[in-house]
Amino acid sequence: MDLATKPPYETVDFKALAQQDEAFNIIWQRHSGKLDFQDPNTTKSLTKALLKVDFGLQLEVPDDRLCPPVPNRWNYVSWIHALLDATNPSYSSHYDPGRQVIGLDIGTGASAIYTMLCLKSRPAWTMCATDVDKKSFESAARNLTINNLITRAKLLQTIDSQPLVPLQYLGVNKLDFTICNPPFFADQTDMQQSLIGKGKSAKPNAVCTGSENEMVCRGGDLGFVTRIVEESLVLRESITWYTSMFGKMSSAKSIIGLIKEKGVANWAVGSIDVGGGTKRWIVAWSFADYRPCNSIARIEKIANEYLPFPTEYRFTLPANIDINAAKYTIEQQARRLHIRWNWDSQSATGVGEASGNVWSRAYRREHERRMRELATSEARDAEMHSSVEDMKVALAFRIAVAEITREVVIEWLRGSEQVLWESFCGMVHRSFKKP
Ligand SMILES: C[S@@+](CC[C@H](N)C(=O)[O-])C[C@H]1O[C@@H](n2cnc3c(N)ncnc32)[C@H](O)[C@@H]1O
Repeated sequence: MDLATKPPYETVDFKALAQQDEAFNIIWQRHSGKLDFQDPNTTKSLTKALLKVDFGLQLEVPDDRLCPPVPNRWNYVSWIHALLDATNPSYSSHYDPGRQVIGLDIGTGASAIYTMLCLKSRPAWTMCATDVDKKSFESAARNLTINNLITRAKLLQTIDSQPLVPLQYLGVNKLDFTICNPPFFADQTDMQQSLIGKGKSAKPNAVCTGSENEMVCRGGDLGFVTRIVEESLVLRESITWYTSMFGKMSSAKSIIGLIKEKGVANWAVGSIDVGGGTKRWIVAWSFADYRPCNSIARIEKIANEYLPFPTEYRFTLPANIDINAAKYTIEQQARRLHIRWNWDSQSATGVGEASGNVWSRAYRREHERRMRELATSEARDAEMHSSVEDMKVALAFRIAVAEITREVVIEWLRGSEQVLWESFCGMVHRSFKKP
């Protein structure tokens, strides 16, 4: 399977895995097909087998350091793939193998799991990785070395008083994303209570081999990510997507509340839940204006107030409107507007960029008047072309006409003004409403 587009895990087929990995097979046979996830040897063997069979990676971690479960780590990386693939200047929603991306793994741990999964799955990517713990840092470097990934990674051992996004120390100006699994707990008691399942309906599925300095920090996951938010308010667009995982939904909600309060309007919320295992939350936020699609940014397992504004608007065509007539109407309507517009008749999909509300009556009247003043059609084409060539994009959108469902689907691809986006959708929809 192509790792670049490998989907997230839904479950793990242990039996099939045992057939492909001898060391894991021994454990599988010993437990007669019933794995004991409270046994560190079992979880370690499972992690190593999955990394080897599914990703061609080797792993060595000291016994007193966190041995990460692969499915939830991969599902986070896969969500990052989707987030980046959906937000780019070409407005394509597909993986671009030539796109050079640079990420930062904050607190990479002894496994360097996120750095390894990112580098292995996306050959054009490079990664920076930090950690404060000497033992974990050295182990991370060893894992990258034995997997021949070290030349595409920049490792930095930091101290806690340094920034969590230490661009200056890394010697880079810009990053495409950060990825982070913060220490979840505020203190030892918080950690012990969580490990025995206090306050939850069931005990955690798997044993945790993490040492205290990996699992505990001031303020827990909320404290750690609050620091990243504060740094992001200064670094702003130097990083396109700031992201983090959370162990508690309440922490994810608090961070969303904080970024909203700070005026960040572009964010995304994901969740990770492999085969009914321990649930995790992911929050990403951006000061840039590329908008991810609803399927990435709006998981439906959290109250609406924590979700970003929808980036998709769809409506069904009235029964009396012929589907080809609808395509024609959309194409012609867009062509008359003062926008950059590209229509693919084969897929009945168009992508447009506008500098502002160029569909308002006043703007259109003025635009048409200017066009009339130009004597020839060549002069009009030249004027149209030059004025949209170097415009500042306030809204980018995609419109598709879906034949089978008879729907018009509009996606918000770029722009920071919600009102402009809503106004645009309203304008398109109105052209199909009865007079
Ligand atoms: C929960 S572990 C995650 C390890 C690994 N990323 C994973 O997902 O398995 C948190 C990591 O953050 C590191 N850490 C704690 N404080 C840090 C800081 N101020 N800067 C960078 N890393 C830090 C810890 O040493 C630990 O390795």
